[in-house]
Amino acid sequence: MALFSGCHLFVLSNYRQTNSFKPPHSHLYSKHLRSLNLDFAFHQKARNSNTIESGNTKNCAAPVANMNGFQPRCHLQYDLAHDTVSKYQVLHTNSRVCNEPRLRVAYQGIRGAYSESAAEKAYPNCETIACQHFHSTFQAVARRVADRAVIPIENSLGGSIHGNYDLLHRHNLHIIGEIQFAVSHCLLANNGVDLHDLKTVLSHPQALAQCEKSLTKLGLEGEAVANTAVAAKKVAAEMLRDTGALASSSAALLYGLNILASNVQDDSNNVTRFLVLAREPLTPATDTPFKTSIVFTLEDGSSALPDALSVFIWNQIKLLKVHIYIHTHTLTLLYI
Ligand SMILES: O=C(O)C(=O)C[C@]1(C(=O)O)C=C[C@@H](O)C=C1
Repeated sequence: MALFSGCHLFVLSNYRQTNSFKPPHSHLYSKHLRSLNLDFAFHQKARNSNTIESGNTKNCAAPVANMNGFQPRCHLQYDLAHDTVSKYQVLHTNSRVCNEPRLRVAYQGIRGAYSESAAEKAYPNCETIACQHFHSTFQAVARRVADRAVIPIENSLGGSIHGNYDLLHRHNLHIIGEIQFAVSHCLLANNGVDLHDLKTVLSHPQALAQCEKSLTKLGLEGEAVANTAVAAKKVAAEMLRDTGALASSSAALLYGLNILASNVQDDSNNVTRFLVLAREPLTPATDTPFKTSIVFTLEDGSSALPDALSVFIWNQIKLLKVHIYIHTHTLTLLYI
């Protein structure tokens, strides 16, 4: 463990492993740097479960590697990233009349966004809470307006969603689960508009990236807006005739648009991995596979990175993803 003594370690958290994302990526993140007793519980048995939370908080795992006694020079650097945005904006809730209090799940966007569908996949009976920005979803949970936030973290075509890595670092929430969501984009337009009428297509930057080749083939210019559902709503509300939207079929239905083409993403296997965030952490159980995420900085020196990574290798801890995030020109964060 001595090899870690040259780094600043921030974060530890656990959630149950799902096994359907290809290539397998994993991170798990919590702002709570607890005691630095890092009990890694990696069970190799893959399970075909999409369940995102484990209720089992007893029975803590026998650690594969126990880092007790490991004393890195630890700085709670997330203080430097103190959240300055004081007001979150809740745009919409889908609350229905119901006696039971339902779990409130914050997502970025408006109704018809993929993030809303991901939230509903995670918690089928939840009350979804639409937030304008990703940071607003974190704040909604922190301020108890919502119980959970569901945020996209990476896509099989578009890669990592860097801004959300940064938000994980800035906010004091725990990752308690993940879900894989198959994203199938449609090209939407108003009634009476054909493909050859279109010049521009509005969508979320990730969605535009996922359909880049298809849009080039169709000779269409992409234009970024905050969300795929925002794109559909704008095309409909402004009755645009030379502009379409890349969004889901449910957005087409919600905003009264026609589907000119389906499955327009560049690869039919287009999967976005969403993280589920909560105020409280989840304790790993012994009988299920769990992922753990750590974020840390390294001291200068060419061997710092291989030295840190070798700790995992020596302890036979499977690394599913290493994400290097340049926070500022003097601070690089490693998410494992
Ligand atoms: O725009 C949406 O509908 C979203 O939910 C956002 C988002 C993203 O940020 O990646 C989610 C899933 C898809 O990968 C495309 C866009």
